[in-house]
Amino acid sequence: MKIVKVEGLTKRFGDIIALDNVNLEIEEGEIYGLLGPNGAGKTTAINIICGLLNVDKGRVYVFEKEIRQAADYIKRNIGIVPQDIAIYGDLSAYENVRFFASLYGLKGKELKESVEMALEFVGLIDKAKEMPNRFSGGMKRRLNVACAIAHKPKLIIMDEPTVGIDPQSRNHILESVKKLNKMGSTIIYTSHYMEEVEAICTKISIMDHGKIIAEGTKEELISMVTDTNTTFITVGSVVGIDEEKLKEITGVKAVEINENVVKIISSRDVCNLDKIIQYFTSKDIPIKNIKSEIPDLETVFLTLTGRKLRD
Ligand SMILES: Nc1ncnc2c1ncn2[C@@H]1O[C@H](COP(=O)(O)OP(=O)(O)OP(=O)(O)O)[C@@H](O)[C@H]1O
Repeated sequence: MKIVKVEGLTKRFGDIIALDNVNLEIEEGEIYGLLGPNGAGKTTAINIICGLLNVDKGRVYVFEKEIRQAADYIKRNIGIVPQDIAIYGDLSAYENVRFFASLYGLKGKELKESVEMALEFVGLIDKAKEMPNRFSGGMKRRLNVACAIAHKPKLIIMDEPTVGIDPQSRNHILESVKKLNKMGSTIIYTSHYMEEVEAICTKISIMDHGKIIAEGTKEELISMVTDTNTTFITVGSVVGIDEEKLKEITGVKAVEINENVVKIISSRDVCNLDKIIQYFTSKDIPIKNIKSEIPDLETVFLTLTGRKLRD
């Protein structure tokens, strides 16, 4: 079953085209990653899928139903973990989850059991009676997850759920995503952290400027750019290195400088290492180390757009 199908989706905010003719399909059982830099259109896409924003142009089907025709059914079967934490600081953790679960129609014994299960799941059952305004950022996030899953949704949408939290809570959330998926939920996970998306997602769309620029499994995406080699050149000082001049060397596709390491992406079929080394020696820049690496999703993004995923 296709849990989500999006066809020719376009969304504008005034002059800004937030989504530009987006097409995507999400199969049941996937952990589907939407990876892209800030402003790529990820939140807009999921807000439309959740029925929180109207479509300008195109068609969106969730659970094989057109979103405008089955809005209530769709909303009842989706759990949303929004980018901005949405919990009540002056209700206890238990009361927060109970409030959200009751909005989905849970009552009585089922409600109580579901709330406890959700708090247990995110590791906050011991804090059930405490007020979240005293929680750390990571605990608040985990409570936010509990609020989204107590009604056992078929589709869980998480919008950058690990931004600004401690590593322990981050790992907890990533493990929760995998467990929820094993328990039967399809997940949409947006992030600009490629490490997270690489680690948990079964399928990934890379978004940029409102468009999906590539889609596939991690391996498929990487194979799109395996015609490139990445070389890391560590130098004593990067002063005087001209990225544009390096890009003029035959085969060089992109150059990125990070502290004293120059990362150069080149076409695989071109032997240009001698010319690259020559560039550094001609500038009297001593090379301390040279290393090559297999491409990752950051490299895929850089190769496709010429820019970094994160600024
Ligand atoms: N309500 C709005 N009014 C005007 N512009 C908007 C609105 N919502 C989003 N945009 C714009 O649409 C574009 C896509 O934004 P969106 O929030 O979907 O991106 P994103 O990939 O989720 O980024 P982030 O990681 O920063 O949340 C951006 O240029 C943003 O400024």
